[in-house]
Amino acid sequence: MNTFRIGFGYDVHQLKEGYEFWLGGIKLAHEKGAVGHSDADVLIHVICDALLGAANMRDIGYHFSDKDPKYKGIDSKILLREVMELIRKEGYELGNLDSTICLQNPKINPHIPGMKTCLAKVMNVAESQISIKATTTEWLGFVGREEGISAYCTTLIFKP
Ligand SMILES: Nc1ccn([C@@H]2O[C@H](COP(=O)(O)O)[C@@H](O)[C@H]2O)c(=O)n1
Ligand SMILES: C[C@@]1(CO)OP(=O)(O)OP(=O)(O)OC[C@H]1O
Repeated sequence: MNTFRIGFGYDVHQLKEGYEFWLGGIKLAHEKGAVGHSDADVLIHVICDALLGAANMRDIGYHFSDKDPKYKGIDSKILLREVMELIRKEGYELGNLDSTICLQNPKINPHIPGMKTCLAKVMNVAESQISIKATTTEWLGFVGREEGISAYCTTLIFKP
């Protein structure tokens, strides 16, 4: 019988002026950007966490410490590629992933096709395996005040 496993990821990054805004592997034009040790791509980080969680392989910070200067400003696509290698070494393939980005501004719907194309290439999967959704929080909380961005992701992985 095939082994199917599910995973879940959650992450938050501050939004501040003077920082680049990387999301889903692409750079968005916005007056604020995401703050982190890496490029702070919150969507990629939750995908990594959901994949690692599904494989019972800890989390992104365990593999790529935010205290390690090696990862300062790193492109999160490099981390995602490594996470795919880690789970594939254990014999897993991605079934599908479903994600939600919580962001008051800007609207990201127009950018979702570009994110899917980019992530599918990095992960070496089909775009149809990747779902990206977005919601505001109706001006409530840290997302609503535009102080931060959060994201959630679930994954299904399996051994073919
Ligand atoms: N940053 C965002 C947030 C939302 N969207 C899209 O708008 C729809 C309505 O948002 P609500 O928070 O009012 O539910 C949502 O379903 C998304 O399609 C977006 O593109 N970017
Ligand atoms: C990606 C890493 C490593 O550079 O740093 P951050 O960009 O701070 O991201 P976070 O999701 O807070 O923690 C994971 C870290 O391993």
